[in-house]
Amino acid sequence: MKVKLIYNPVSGHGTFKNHLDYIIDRFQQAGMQIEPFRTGRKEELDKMIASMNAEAYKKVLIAGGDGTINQVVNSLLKHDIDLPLGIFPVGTANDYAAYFNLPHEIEDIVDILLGDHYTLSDIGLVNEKYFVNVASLGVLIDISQRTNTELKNSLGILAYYLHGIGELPKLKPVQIQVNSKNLAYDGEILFMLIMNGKSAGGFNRIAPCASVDDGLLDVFIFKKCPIYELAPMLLSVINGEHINNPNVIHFRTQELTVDTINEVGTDLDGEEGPSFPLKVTVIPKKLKIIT
Ligand SMILES: Nc1ncnc2c1ncn2[C@@H]1O[C@H](COP(=O)(O)OP(=O)(O)OP(=O)(O)O)[C@@H](O)[C@H]1O
Repeated sequence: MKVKLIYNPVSGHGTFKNHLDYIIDRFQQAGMQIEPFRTGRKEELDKMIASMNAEAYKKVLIAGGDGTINQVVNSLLKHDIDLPLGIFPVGTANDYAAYFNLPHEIEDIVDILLGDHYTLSDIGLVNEKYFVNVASLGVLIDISQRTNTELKNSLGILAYYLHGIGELPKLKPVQIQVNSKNLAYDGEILFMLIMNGKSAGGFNRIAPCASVDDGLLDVFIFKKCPIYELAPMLLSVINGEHINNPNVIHFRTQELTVDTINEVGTDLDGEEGPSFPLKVTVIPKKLKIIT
């Protein structure tokens, strides 16, 4: 039986490739043939997945960060391929994988990925595109997409966000309209997070109450606030206390719409997201994650 291994050679520190021989050997000894695919252009990944005969594969392994998982999952679902997914969390933040508490050592991860224990995971859908961990929009997003990947990888996630936060006072809030069965909001915001998992951008206390298999999305709206309230608000995010912050709205829902007339970037798992208006839904227990 074959196992597809899709790896991003530049995720995180780009060292995953040093483990390829070890991984191939471990799977071979267990009677499974690893078929590696090195990511490059998005179109090449999609072409390879489109050509896969799903029945010939036992599982798909993804080595990368959230962005790589996002691209692979979008292509698999587009081509109706429903195989168990294993994750080597070798990106910078690995927010989605963090949810599953995977071990850090490659040997221990392989032990898990050789097995057949699964956790079913919901997945979010924004217009035509899926996200596994978080959909976000607003001023911070534009910064994170502009921030140099090398800087991010060399300085680590904290420096990466501090770099962005340094620009915060210069940023303009955006007017948005949010509608769902649970809440209607029309006002100025700094940013908004729609969470499936618990952590985003390396902050692991963004949505401590979120669960990937509850059939719900946890939405956080960070409202426009005076400059002097910004630092306390960001600090409350780092400490996981923002749910009580008067500038933060939190609610749970199965679907919502978001619209704005402003130029606002959207982001799905660290990849560029669709344009407005946004229709966001959750598809319960769509992914089978090897845990
Ligand atoms: N061969 C390659 N060369 C350069 N970029 C690549 C290559 N393969 C994939 N990419 C890009 O890497 C990005 C995804 O990186 P990914 O998010 O997995 O890692 P990361 O940024 O280190 O981790 P995280 O998202 O957890 O912070 C995608 O935008 C993808 O287009």
